[in-house]
Amino acid sequence: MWQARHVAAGLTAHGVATELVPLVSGGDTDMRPIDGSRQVGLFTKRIQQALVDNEADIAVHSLKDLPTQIDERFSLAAVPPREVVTDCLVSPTGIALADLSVGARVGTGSTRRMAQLKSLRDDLRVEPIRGNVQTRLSKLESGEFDAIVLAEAGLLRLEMHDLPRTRFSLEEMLPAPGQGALGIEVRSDDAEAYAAVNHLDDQPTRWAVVAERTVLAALHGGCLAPIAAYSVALPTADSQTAQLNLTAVVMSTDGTQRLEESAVSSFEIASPPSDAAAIELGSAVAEKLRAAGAERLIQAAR
Ligand SMILES: NCc1[nH]cc(CCC(=O)O)c1CC(=O)O
Repeated sequence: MWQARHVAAGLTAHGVATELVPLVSGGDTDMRPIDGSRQVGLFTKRIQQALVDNEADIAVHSLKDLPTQIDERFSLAAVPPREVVTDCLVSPTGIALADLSVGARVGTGSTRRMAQLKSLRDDLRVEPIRGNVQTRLSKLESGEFDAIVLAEAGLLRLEMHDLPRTRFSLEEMLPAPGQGALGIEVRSDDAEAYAAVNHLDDQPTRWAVVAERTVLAALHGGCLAPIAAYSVALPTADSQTAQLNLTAVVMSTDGTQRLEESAVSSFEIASPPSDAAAIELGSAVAEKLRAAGAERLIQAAR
């Protein structure tokens, strides 16, 4: 709801009238253990269905939750400027990971987070946790867990500024592809809706998330693989060229094996801007990871 209101406010500021269509997704309600066959698009399908049914014209997603497989019925019309990308450790006192007691229980359903937690502290008991942010926080409060890992972006959006927590560095915990970014979709045949939201697009954010998502797609990672990726577009002195940095990590779920590859791309900014260089960069890093044995780790995580 916060995300939809945020986008609506951006549209209102540009003279586009909006009406909110509140929806409940499977991600809000499904508390069963994570299962990749059932749960691809768990947070996003219901919202896309509203586009198909003409219940809504604009779909607002967390980009991290949006499957990388292209659905021709929808177009990604805008990726607004990105929020903080990092994960954080939330606990009653907000202590850092190193200060958790030996054998502490840490909640996360993400193999990416589990693997990185285990590689930092192999004594921890990392256990699954499901549901939206509020549900997860209630499980922390009830004492089921000593700490949980959440994206800082989600907490900032929910205005939980006072919630005790410590942010991980990018070295400790590389985020998921697309984390901290929103993705705004419209029906592919709806040029009017596309034009109404396209001005919310932030080109540097789009390049970064396209590069990250290309790694995930190229490795056929899906939402359950222990794959992390972070890309950022750095400003260059002239405005004709851009520089895009990308780092991606594939791990074994127990955290004992870790593959990391990076690459940089400097490219001329086409007019209109193109995603080609970001896709090329993502493909190159995925290829390096594949050559290093990433597919074996991804298979083993299934
Ligand atoms: N899978 C749920 C989800 N999807 C997006 C976010 C956080 C916000 C974001 O990454 O943009 C979260 C919660 C979390 O990971 O803590």
